[in-house]
Amino acid sequence: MRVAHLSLVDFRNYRTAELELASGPNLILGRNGQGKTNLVEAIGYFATLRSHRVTGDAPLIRAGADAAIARMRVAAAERDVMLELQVNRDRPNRAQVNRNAVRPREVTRWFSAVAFVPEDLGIVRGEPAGRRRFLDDALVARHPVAAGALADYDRVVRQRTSLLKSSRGGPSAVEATLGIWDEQLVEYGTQIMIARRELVRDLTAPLREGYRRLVSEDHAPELALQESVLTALAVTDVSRETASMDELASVSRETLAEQFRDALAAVRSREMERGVTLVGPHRDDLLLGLNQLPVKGYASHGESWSFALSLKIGLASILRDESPAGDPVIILDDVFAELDARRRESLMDAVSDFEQVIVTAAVEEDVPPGVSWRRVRVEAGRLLEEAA
Ligand SMILES: Nc1ncnc2c1ncn2[C@@H]1O[C@H](COP(=O)(O)OP(=O)(O)OP(=O)(O)O)[C@@H](O)[C@H]1O
Repeated sequence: MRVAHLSLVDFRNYRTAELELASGPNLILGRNGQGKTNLVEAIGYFATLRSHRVTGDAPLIRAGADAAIARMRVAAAERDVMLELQVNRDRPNRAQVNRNAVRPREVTRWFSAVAFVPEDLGIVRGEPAGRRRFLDDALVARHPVAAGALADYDRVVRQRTSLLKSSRGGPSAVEATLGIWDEQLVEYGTQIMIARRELVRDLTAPLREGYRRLVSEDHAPELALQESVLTALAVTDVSRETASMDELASVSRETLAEQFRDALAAVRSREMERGVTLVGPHRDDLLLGLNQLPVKGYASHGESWSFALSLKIGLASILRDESPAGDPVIILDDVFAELDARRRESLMDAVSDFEQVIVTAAVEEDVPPGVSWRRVRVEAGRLLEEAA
């Protein structure tokens, strides 16, 4: 698929903007702070309903305005679809697909993108929350209905945790209510764990292929899940050593739900003491390995970058193979500046056969040579087209 046209009203530093994009490579150029990232942030928002830079939507609305509007014409598998999102300061956001009002979440079913951003290094080097976010964005890109289970799970964790907090310090009548939350936690949590296990299983081969293309060497990148449910049952060591991702992904929903319930029972008294929900996908981590060592704390800066980029290349290739709507749109936001010349060329080479690639850069010297770009220049929230 590709973005054919993007219109913005009061989005970030754009009062209005009209941007035509072409199939193939598009280059958005401009000095620092002119609005390049803001443009691709708007495009990425249609895929995930969130910004990769901020939590919450308020910063997306131009200072002084009440609402930001982004409209996008997407050309996918022989037909166009018109998407619209309105981000409101004081009211719930609104959305349209082909001019019919829908729930905002619906929009993500019609658009798929994989964004490579400087913050991706944090997936590899940062806290577990960043890796969970990577996994969960990937789940939604793969199966848009997963957004429902993730939102429901989040809500249940918050409500269950506040119940635990209110009961802290002693046994009380909350036990019965807790049972109801436990069942919902298990229901949604199991769905998420299974979807993550399948994702990690399916991502490993394309990750390796992406890494090999980037660095021309086989450092055997590896993925595994560290799951709090298994840790609480103290079966981690056994399962880690013996269960492959294939085996974990083939565990039935009923078996996993049973393990989840057992784990909750095992940590019940600690949860009551501490007022925290201690097991479930919100406490899990994605473990990354390279050359048989953990990436975190061992891999070099360059290797960490290559790992992060390969995760995204791997995801893009899964989405391409699975989606009837065609390739995801590839966004490279200011990443070439972080890479040496060889890696820049290998990265461009790895994504160049996707239907549409959108690159932002402050200076043209940062982008690999020999690409026939469609060029757009950004100056202080205004777009100027440039001859090729
Ligand atoms: N809600 C907002 N209202 C008005 N201006 C905003 C808003 N959010 C961000 N800006 C402005 O947008 C500009 C940043 O744009 P953006 O992040 O797209 O820059 P960029 O061109 O990608 O720069 P760099 O090359 O430094 O990454 C800043 O000047 C910032 O003040």
